[in-house]
Amino acid sequence: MANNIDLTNLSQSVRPHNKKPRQDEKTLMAKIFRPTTKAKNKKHLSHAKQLPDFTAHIEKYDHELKAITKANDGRITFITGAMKGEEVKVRPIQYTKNLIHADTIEVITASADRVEPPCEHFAKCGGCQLQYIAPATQLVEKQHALDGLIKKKLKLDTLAWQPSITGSSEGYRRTARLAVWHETNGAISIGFREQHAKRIIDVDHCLILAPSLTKTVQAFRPVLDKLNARRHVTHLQLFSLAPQDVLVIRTLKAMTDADMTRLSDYAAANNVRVILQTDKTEFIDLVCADKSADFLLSYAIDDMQLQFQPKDFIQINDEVNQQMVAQAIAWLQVEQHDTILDLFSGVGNFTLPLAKRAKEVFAVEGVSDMVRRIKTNAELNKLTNIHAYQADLSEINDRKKPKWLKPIDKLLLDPARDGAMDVVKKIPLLKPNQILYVSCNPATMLRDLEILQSADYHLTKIGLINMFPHTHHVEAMALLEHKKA
Ligand SMILES: C[S@@+](CC[C@H](N)C(=O)[O-])C[C@H]1O[C@@H](n2cnc3c(N)ncnc32)[C@H](O)[C@@H]1O
Repeated sequence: MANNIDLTNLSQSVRPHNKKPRQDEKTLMAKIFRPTTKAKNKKHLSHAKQLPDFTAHIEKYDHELKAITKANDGRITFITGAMKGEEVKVRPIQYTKNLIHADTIEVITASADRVEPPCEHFAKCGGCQLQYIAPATQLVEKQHALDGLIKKKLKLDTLAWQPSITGSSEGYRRTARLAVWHETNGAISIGFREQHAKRIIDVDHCLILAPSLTKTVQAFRPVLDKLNARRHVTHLQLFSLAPQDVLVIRTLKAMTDADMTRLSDYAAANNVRVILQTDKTEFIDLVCADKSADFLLSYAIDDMQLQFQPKDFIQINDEVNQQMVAQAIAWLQVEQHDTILDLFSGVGNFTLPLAKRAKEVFAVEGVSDMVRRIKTNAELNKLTNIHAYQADLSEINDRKKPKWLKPIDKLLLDPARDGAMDVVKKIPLLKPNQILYVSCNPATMLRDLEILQSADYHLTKIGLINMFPHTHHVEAMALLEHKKA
């Protein structure tokens, strides 16, 4: 998610304590998790202190529901906090020669659709910035904006929009990483980054966090206060899982024996599994003293259990993920004779459900630990038709052809924000009849769909996946079929 509840960090390059990364893999992981284009662009944006505030009338949104208007000098301006039809006073925050990013500082004429933000931290927290728009309207407007973009880019008159996948708009995060901020007076704030600032604001109750995780953190606050190593705790990573919540404590210094006792007491009293992360590569599980243990956690999908480690990528919104996987299988109409390629497969979120119904599934993932996890997950769930490979999908070398780069029946791809340009250029080698593209960034999806369209694939279904209500984040699923299929 491109805000302060920083999901990308869940996939940091952290390994079990007993494994050193190979040099080539280190390079790959750095590449996979390099800063997004958004972060890079920031370099070119000047701080706009010298630009005066101005009044704007909002006519439309971009696909992330940032309001769009033109400044007096003609520059396109993207505004947070404003709604279509409103008259607002805005303050430029950053600008380039052609565009301005601004915040709403006053709503002069409010839209009839504006609602009271449900979270008490809304005004300060950089987390969910669309709370002033009702959840159903957020979804309608995101679809409307994306519809316009796709039609323009692919030169299409109509799109086959399917019902959006959606779930609860509150308490939907089963995992989050909270920062721990130490004030000079010794006070501790646990929460998320403030808007446009480095400071962490204390969030006692987070609207979008699974309710059990809020309780887990609330019960941990007095314990943290008493730890000898309290000043060295920098982050808390939370997972709401069966049979119990998991709290990963990132600490820069080892805990004393007294601290370990306090943590064990907290874990027992609150039914929380506590894992200490003492440096980037070392975890200590309070439940299991065996240092060589694999720190495995698990979640259920399609009546199977999928194991993962705290550092691995998993989908944040369980309710939406269940529906997303089911829809992928339905749209691809998976049959027993199908050979399917699942690219950017993570720990096997789509791979295993596909393998349950298909002849063979080839899964490709960049992080070798996660590839290992797919193999174990296949074994645990008694699936013998999965072949998992490690590869950097941003640089496919088809001269030294990888085993998985061969004709298949169906292709599923679920890339990170950078999209899958190199993969879609290799489509002539894969020749799938159907392609299911799951996207977390409409900009790169559009670029990739255009390449696929020129390779004779046409868009037959499109739908939004409401993975992160109240945020600017947009996810979508697109089905493409080959014209000859
Ligand atoms: C959006 S996640 C999807 C994971 C999985 N499909 C799921 O549903 O949980 C994208 C995955 O792509 C992997 N990835 C990112 N960049 C990659 C690259 N250049 N090559 C291979 N895998 C990459 C990440 O490690 C991550 O597991």
